[in-house]
Amino acid sequence: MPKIILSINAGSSSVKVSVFSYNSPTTAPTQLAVIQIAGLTAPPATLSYSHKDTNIKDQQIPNINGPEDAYQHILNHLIQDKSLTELNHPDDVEFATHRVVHGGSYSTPVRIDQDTFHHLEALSDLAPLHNAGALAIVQAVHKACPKTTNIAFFDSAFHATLPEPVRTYAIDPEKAAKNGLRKYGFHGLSYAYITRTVAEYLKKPAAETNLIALHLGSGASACCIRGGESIDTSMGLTPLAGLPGATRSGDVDPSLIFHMTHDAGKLSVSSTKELHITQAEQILNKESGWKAMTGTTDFGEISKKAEEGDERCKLVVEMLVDRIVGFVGSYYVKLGGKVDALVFAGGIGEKGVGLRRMVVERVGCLGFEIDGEANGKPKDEVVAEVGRKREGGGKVFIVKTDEQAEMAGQCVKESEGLRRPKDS
Ligand SMILES: Nc1ncnc2c1ncn2[C@@H]1O[C@H](COP(=O)(O)OP(=O)(O)O)[C@@H](O)[C@H]1O
Ligand SMILES: CC(=O)OP(=O)(O)O
Ligand SMILES: [Mg+2]
Repeated sequence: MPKIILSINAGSSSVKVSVFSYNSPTTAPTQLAVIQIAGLTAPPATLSYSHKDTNIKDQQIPNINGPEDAYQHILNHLIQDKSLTELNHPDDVEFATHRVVHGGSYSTPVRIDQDTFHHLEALSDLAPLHNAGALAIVQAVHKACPKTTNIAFFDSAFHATLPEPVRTYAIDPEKAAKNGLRKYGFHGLSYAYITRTVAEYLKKPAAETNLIALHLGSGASACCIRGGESIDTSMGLTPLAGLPGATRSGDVDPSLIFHMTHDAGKLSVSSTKELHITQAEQILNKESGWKAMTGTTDFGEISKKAEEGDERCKLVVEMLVDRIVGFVGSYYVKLGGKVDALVFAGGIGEKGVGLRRMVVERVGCLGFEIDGEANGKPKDEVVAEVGRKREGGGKVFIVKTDEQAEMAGQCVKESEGLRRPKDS
């Protein structure tokens, strides 16, 4: 009997769930269905679903309040689809894999039991706005089916290879060590998927592949990959650092917040008994970024308005391009100019035709060149080439990154070790 994996990805603006079946640890899992609720930060939320001949795209669903609610809606939808015969009841799920953004010092996936759950809850103080949604979903899965094995996959794990000078902040080393204050980096499941698929496409071992990868979604980051390993990334202690995002400021002078509010350290209204969110965190994570500058978190809409001449939207697009180009330049130097490819991924990376063109034109001096035709209508493949090869220059790719597939693949490979002990 094939076993079912529910691969759950709670992002900052969406919950994406893929259903996989698998037979043995040595065969790749088969994707049966993909479902997502997007637009959690720009209501009404929208549902997309694909299974066999059913294809629902951006169907509006009112009254979805946060990630846990979105997950419940998704689970009901999957169970009610009678043509998805492999999944009729929550009990049918053998493994639920959960993307947990902050894994602290965890560098491998962990099976979630009471102990690890509490450890993950404690870590939520480092990333209060990110881990909470995923942990609420873990609890919902456990409640619906205590027999399912829940596994946490960490977005920070791919960056366990960051060299010490890169991950160290210039602060009191003892306080840094005591409180775990260092660069962790995120979007690691996506970067692992990108590294593997691009290396396969280039027919090179991952250990010989050098990339500058950009994961541009509601949260956006850049990653410098040398020999298949992360040697730098733009996010830091939390996903706030680096590039600006839908509601995040990205890098600002740390003292800026004290000029915005006199209550930076006070708890914000979004705090709960378990979750402590300061005004500073609330403002910089939730009340900044495109949303603060244009009133919408939808970068597609911002790009369209920018092209129509809206000055504020033009500024947002040019600002993002400016920050991305800064990271590409820095990472090009860190790779000694030996770059196989510049990779665009995430919702904006995949769909932002104009943004890709602007970025690649600005880094043309490093040997990258956009192919206007391929960029405007990229091939519908996991890795699509959108650059023109220049002598000595790197390629330009779009990768349809898939964090759920990355988790399911790793889950199957390690399934024996991750399964719950028989007596628990
Ligand atoms: N046509 C488009 N051009 C540029 N960006 C787009 C377009 N359509 C959607 N997007 C953006 O993609 C982002 C969502 O990306 P995604 O990676 O799915 O998000 P999440 O961070 O929730 O995983 C949203 O900010 C959305 O505005
Ligand atoms: C780490 C992070 O920012 O994730 P997302 O882009 O899904 O919000
Ligand atoms: Mg995402």
